[in-house]
Amino acid sequence: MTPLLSIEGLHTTIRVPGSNGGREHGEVGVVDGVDLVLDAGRTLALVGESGCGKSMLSLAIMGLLPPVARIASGRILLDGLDLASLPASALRAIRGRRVAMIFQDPMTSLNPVLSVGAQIMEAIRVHVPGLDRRALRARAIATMEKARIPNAAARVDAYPHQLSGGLRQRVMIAMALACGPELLIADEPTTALDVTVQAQILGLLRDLQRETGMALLLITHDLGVVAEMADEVAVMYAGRVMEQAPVSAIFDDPQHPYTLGLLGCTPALAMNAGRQRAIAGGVPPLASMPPGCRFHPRCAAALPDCARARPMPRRLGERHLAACLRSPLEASVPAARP
Ligand SMILES: Nc1ncnc2c1ncn2[C@@H]1O[C@H](COP(=O)(O)OP(=O)(O)OP(=O)(O)O)[C@@H](O)[C@H]1O
Repeated sequence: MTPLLSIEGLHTTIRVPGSNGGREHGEVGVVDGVDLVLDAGRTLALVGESGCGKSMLSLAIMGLLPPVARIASGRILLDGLDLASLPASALRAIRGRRVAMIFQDPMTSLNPVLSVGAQIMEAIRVHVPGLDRRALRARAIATMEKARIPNAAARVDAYPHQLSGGLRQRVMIAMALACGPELLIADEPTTALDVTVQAQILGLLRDLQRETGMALLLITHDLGVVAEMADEVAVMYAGRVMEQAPVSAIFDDPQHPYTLGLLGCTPALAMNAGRQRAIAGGVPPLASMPPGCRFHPRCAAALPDCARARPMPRRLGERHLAACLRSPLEASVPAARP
């Protein structure tokens, strides 16, 4: 079966000012040779520390990279169609209709001076031309009901600031789902919400996924959310995928010291496993990535060879890959430098 989304050897770069006062520009890599697959109807969680390139990867899929960034090489295949090579006009037609995205903070994505109904109607109008105002409004209300917004017929005329954070995120979800996308990218969709609302939004996403059959690419730093939502997990570090596996393997049989380190930083998970410790140090700056495995300076299991060549992904199970010279890991392997 062809995966719905297949990312092959994706490299993205950003332009940075040169050393001579910024007149000459250079480029540094952000996403550095990423391969990922996501099947229709499934959920792939993308995890990793801040600055690992998770958002850059998702913006590349959407064709929404900031002006300083570009796709340097690689393919982003949606059902075989390479989004990375499409002109902007063709991408605009796919965005919203086949692939949609929701962000952490709906307030920055919603227009504060337009009613939420007007914004949902606009999302529908772009992709379904020919509907009159009445039909658009009815469809907007139906979409809000689908996103379980209580009293949608009245709330369609509300402005974003009149709604709670949870309802605003439901409006974003309604807009994203207005045209029935096959793939929804959710970038930290619940980070800004309090815990009970978080659970409701995650429950809503799961229900909608069951109803519509859409695939979900879920970006999060919260391994609790991963455990609840994901079928598969890709662990990113410094622009590269360190490990990709079914969710059960990530939690029960992690095969990359960085994954072990992340699990160790999550108190509930670490206590179960008898290990709790932060990973010392931070993600290296883009312009000075270490050679070899980018995690090796922080890795307590590193071998001399880890600083020499980039470790290629090794297959450890049918769907389990880890890019580490030490994998399969012996039980005694420490995760990160204390
Ligand atoms: N518009 C931009 N201009 C310059 N650098 C950027 C821009 N956007 C992202 N970057 C850089 O690209 C790298 C990857 O950032 P990205 O936002 O993709 O990481 P992330 O893993 O999504 O982190 P977070 O969890 O904090 O969102 C970071 O070093 C970041 O500083």
